[in-house]
Amino acid sequence: MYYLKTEQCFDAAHFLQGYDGKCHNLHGHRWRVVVEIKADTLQEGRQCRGMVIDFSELKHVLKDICDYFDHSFIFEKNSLRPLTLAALRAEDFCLREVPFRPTAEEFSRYIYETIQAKGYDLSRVDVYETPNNCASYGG
Ligand SMILES: Nc1nc2c(c(=O)[nH]1)N=C([C@H](O)[C@H](O)COP(=O)(O)OP(=O)(O)OP(=O)(O)O)CN2
Ligand SMILES: [Zn+2]
Repeated sequence: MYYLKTEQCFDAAHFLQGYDGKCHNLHGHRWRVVVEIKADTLQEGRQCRGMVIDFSELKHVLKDICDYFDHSFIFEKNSLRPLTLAALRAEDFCLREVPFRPTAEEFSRYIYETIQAKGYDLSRVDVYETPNNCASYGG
């Protein structure tokens, strides 16, 4: 089996609703995302001969996802009061609503499923919230 890895980072703010501790507060991270795909054969042909896929292609798939969240405020659906949300929107901040609690675990599954839906055979996605804390999702 062959394995290919690529990584990207994004900076964003979030908070964990209902969390009893400092992560209840609005705070930021530099999220580091490592994606690994697998294949049991390599491509034939000309451009991609001897490759699982071109690193450049995989890089762009992940970069598109990370760019969407970069320099945004990521919040869980229904976790902000309507007035708060309206005020943030009025400031024209980059807001990204997600249908899950924005933990490293949920992001690893979300990114896995988003890339899988594009037809890639993933083995795992690692999401680092800090250099020391990482959550992974695997098939
Ligand atoms: N299993 C998980 N636990 C926690 C998550 C998570 O996504 N999955 N997230 C958080 C908070 O987002 C928090 O920001 C994480 O950082 P923190 O606990 O502050 O970790 P540090 O290593 O930076 O701790 P320091 O004490 O500040 O050094 C909480 N838990
Ligand atoms: Zn956090």
